[in-house]
Amino acid sequence: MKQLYLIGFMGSGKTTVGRSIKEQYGIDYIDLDEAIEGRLHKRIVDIFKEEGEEAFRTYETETLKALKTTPIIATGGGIIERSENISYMKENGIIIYLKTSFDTIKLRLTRDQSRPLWKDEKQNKALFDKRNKIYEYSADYIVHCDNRTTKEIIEEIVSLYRYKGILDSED
Ligand SMILES: Nc1ncnc2c1ncn2[C@@H]1O[C@H](COP(=O)(O)OP(=O)(O)OP(=O)(O)O)[C@@H](O)[C@H]1O
Ligand SMILES: O=C(O)C1=C[C@@H](O)[C@@H](O)[C@H](O)C1
Ligand SMILES: [Mg+2]
Repeated sequence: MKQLYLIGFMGSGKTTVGRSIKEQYGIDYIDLDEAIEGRLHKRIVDIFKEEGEEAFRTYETETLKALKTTPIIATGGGIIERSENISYMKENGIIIYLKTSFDTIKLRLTRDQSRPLWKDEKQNKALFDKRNKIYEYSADYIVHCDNRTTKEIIEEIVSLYRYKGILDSED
């Protein structure tokens, strides 16, 4: 069975979309950030604070590889920071990029304290521009998310899922 990986910048809606697909269609989903927090019994902000980003990235790769059976995985925004994660997701499933503009992300994450890499405007924009290219190169499909409701977005993903028979395929 192939898995479906949702990728995209912080605030693009990966968690929201994964959770809604599960609620609306009963397709199982797991959030990688939540899985890491559950495994370590520690919040992501605290992992960054106490152990640093590199340690977090190692936990992220290990946890990604441990999730072998869940059909839909909402990844963290930085999953593409390690090329081995991209290769792994490509081998094991289909990658969907939830493409959302910087302006939309900014509106959503104003005053957000839970994302250690969401910092000042200049750093946020530089990180967004760098990663946007990597998300695009890595994705099998791009779903445009600006000015669209979660319902519209999940309908597109689920019809793709059904049309392609993605998750039933053995190859
Ligand atoms: N289509 C949408 N329209 C409006 N708001 C949305 C939409 N999708 C997500 N949001 C809002 O944007 C915020 C960030 O969404 P979410 O936490 O799902 O992002 P994420 O991609 O999982 O981020 P991260 O990479 O940091 O985990 C939330 O407040 C959520 O309610
Ligand atoms: O964009 C990132 O690098 C991150 C996004 C979040 O999902 C978390 O995985 C963490 O805050 C790092
Ligand atoms: Mg998330």
